[in-house]
Amino acid sequence: MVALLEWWSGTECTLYTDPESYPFYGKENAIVILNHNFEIDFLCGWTFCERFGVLGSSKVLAKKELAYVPVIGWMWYFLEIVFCKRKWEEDHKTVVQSLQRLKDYLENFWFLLYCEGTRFTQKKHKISMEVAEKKGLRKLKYHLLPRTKGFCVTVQHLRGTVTAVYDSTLNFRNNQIPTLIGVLNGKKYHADLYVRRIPLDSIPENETECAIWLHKLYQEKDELQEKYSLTGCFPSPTLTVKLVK
Ligand SMILES: CC/C=C\C/C=C\C/C=C\C/C=C\C/C=C\C/C=C\CCC(=O)SCCNC(=O)CCNC(=O)[C@H](O)C(C)(C)COP(=O)(O)OP(=O)(O)OC[C@H]1O[C@@H](n2cnc3c(N)ncnc32)[C@H](O)[C@@H]1OP(=O)(O)O
Ligand SMILES: CCCCCCCCCCCCCCCC(=O)OC[C@@H](O)COP(=O)(O)O
Repeated sequence: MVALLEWWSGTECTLYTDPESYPFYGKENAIVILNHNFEIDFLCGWTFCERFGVLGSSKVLAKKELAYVPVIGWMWYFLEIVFCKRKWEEDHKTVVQSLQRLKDYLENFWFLLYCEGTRFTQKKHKISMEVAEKKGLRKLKYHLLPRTKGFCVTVQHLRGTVTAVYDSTLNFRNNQIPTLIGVLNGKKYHADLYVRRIPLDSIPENETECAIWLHKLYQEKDELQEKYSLTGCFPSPTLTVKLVK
């Protein structure tokens, strides 16, 4: 799949991050938080995993339905991907059990959380911002309101195992809207990924405070996205690494 993106479609991925954080990538366990706007964002995610040697140990909190996708779903099942029904009462036990298993994982892993819980659409955004208003939370322009339970329980159970959260924002240059069909047809895209490394120690242990922390993070993500949307690039100073084979 990674080869499909890179060699077949020639898609390029550029990483923007600060020079102090760069040496940690691939050398520690991390929770990755990513915006969820594009059909191929998981493919770009895998490309970064491959470059930092964690492709085989890339985990995700994925919706249950994906476990039934032929080949990929079965592969994910054996790779200990954590599946959820997106109903906390039903998910709590299985998510905690899966996180406990991750604690004993022998290689460095990245655990991806799409905290928005679903891919962004204007319709979902409208509903989500109505929820934000009811809850007295600041409205977001580019993101859905993050679902906090999965993040808080992950931080709680992986504390001591994971050392950082990678707050990641993916965009495509020139307002491209990449599709899987486009990739299969060999269309070339250019992905820009901004990553901010946040030490896990700096995230509150208390669940309510942790949830507030996540909402604040999404407000900051929204500000960053506003900058990218206006200028077409991420703010400096950053270390820019073009991922080439
Ligand atoms: C150096 C390089 C760095 C990085 C490289 C980048 C990436 C590489 C990393 C890894 C790659 C690895 C793999 C990629 C491969 C494949 C990925 C493919 C697909 C996965 C995609 C998915 O499946 S996304 C969907 C599933 N995942 C999730 O949902 C995760 C997020 N969700 C949660 O965590 C949830 O909390 C939950 C699912 C665990 C439980 O959800 P639930 O809704 O039951 O509980 P919550 O309390 O969280 O939410 C309920 C509260 O939310 C309020 N709310 C907000 N908005 C709404 C709304 N629109 N409608 C209703 N309710 C809403 C609600 O009010 C509730 O509030 P309360 O106050 O009542 O609690
Ligand atoms: C070499 C052969 C290549 C064949 C290419 C076909 C590839 C099929 C890959 C299917 C993998 C699907 C992973 C999609 C991940 C994803 O983006 O899921 C959607 C969820 O986030 C949100 O779902 P929802 O909230 O229900 O909209």
